[in-house]
Amino acid sequence: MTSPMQPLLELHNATLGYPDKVVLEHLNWCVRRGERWAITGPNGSGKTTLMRTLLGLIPLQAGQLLRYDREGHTTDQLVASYLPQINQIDRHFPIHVHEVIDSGLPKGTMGRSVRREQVEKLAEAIGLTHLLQQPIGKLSGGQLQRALLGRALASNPELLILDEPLSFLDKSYKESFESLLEQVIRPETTMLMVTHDLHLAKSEYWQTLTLGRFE
Ligand SMILES: Nc1ncnc2c1ncn2[C@@H]1O[C@H](COP(=O)(O)OP(=O)(O)OP(=O)(O)O)[C@@H](O)[C@H]1O
Repeated sequence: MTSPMQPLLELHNATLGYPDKVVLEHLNWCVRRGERWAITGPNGSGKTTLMRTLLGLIPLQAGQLLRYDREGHTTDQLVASYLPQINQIDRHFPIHVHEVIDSGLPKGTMGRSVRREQVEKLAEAIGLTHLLQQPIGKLSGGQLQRALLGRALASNPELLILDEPLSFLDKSYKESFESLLEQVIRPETTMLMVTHDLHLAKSEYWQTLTLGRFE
């Protein structure tokens, strides 16, 4: 049985970085299932390096990274999804909202009609049913981000990493962002959000990990 207090990730006395550069040292951190963490810190403090390390994209330089499955056993595999910054997306790419969401579904495990049903369910949850046939070039920033959130949620991830989700979005969208997450993210899904928005990071919804020092 999954308890929300079970650990998902643990770093013990970890050194993170690259062969030619140490970025973070002596890092101890435990992330439990269902927690919501905001990762803040000035430019170059290691936020992206930390996320890439947790995703297994770059190796630890020293120390230990433990990942746990739902039974509490250590594992190499986590079902993780990544919500990119919207400015990283090529808006001219000829793809429609339904294809964006579909691209997050596990490959080759479902028939076409089941996939379509899943896409429609996700689109409804994120409020994009009316835009399913729209090319992404015609979406507003907030709508594009919702489509990307739909894709990120399609694999039913245990861990969702949000990369500066509020950059490039206007104030009214920022205000509705947490309530959108509240509606569509299952309570047991763990979220890590990289942000420069200290106001957001300090809201009650998030626990905060601050890297480096703000001047
Ligand atoms: N591939 C790499 N090889 C060597 N050093 C790198 C590499 N990628 C990043 N760095 C360095 O590691 C440090 C941390 O970078 P990182 O991108 O993790 O910071 P960040 O907190 O995400 O920054 P920002 O807020 O600007 O996005 C920086 O000094 C950066 O120059």
